[in-house]
Amino acid sequence: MIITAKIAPSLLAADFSQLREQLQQIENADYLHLDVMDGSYVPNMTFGPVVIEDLRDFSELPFDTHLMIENPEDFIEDFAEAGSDIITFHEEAALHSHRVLQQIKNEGCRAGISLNPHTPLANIKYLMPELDMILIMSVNPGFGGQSFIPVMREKISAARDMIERHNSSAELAVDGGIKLDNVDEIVDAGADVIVAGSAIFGKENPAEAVSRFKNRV
Ligand SMILES: O=C(CO)[C@@H](O)[C@H](O)COP(=O)(O)O
Ligand SMILES: [Fe+2]
Repeated sequence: MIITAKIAPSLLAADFSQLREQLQQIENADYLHLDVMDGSYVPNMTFGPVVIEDLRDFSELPFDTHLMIENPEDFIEDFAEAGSDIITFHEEAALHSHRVLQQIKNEGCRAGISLNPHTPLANIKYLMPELDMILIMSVNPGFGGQSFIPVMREKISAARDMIERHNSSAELAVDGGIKLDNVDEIVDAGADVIVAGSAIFGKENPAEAVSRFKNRV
């Protein structure tokens, strides 16, 4: 039996001159993953709340906003008001992660935290009761099209055990370097949500890529 996972195409790999059309091509996905980069926390820049707000009118999918920015606490309200459903920030970028999670929930959004490849899971142990999503980075954040770091399989399994141990309802999302040829092992290790950019928007037919990910064929 195939264990199913939610599919969250990352807009980073889309054609930015045709965002509206690109959104229509992934209506069969589960979330739209929006990578926000500030050129400081990560060595790349993308877009901010203004773009997300404009896209909101053209997609029914839940917006899964992945903040790769310094001082995330200063921007939670902006990204919530722009139409995010889930807001995830990096544990390494926040001074007071517990407070930021509460800020996100107070805005009526689901709260997620992301960990870079080297960051131990122990860093979020005492945040577990607050978490709706744990986003394991399986590449170093900042760019699409990188290769999955193999040792992250072990981290995904450990995160799944942690979720079960805490009786948590948090979704376990994995982000970076996921393709059709490695998605099975990532889902088998315990991922609930698969984020994929180049393997979806990099394809000629993104809708077909989403359904191939869903059926894992
Ligand atoms: O957050 C990030 C990168 O920092 C990701 O969401 C990437 O956009 C995933 O792209 P692929 O590795 O699937 O091409
Ligand atoms: Fe991401």
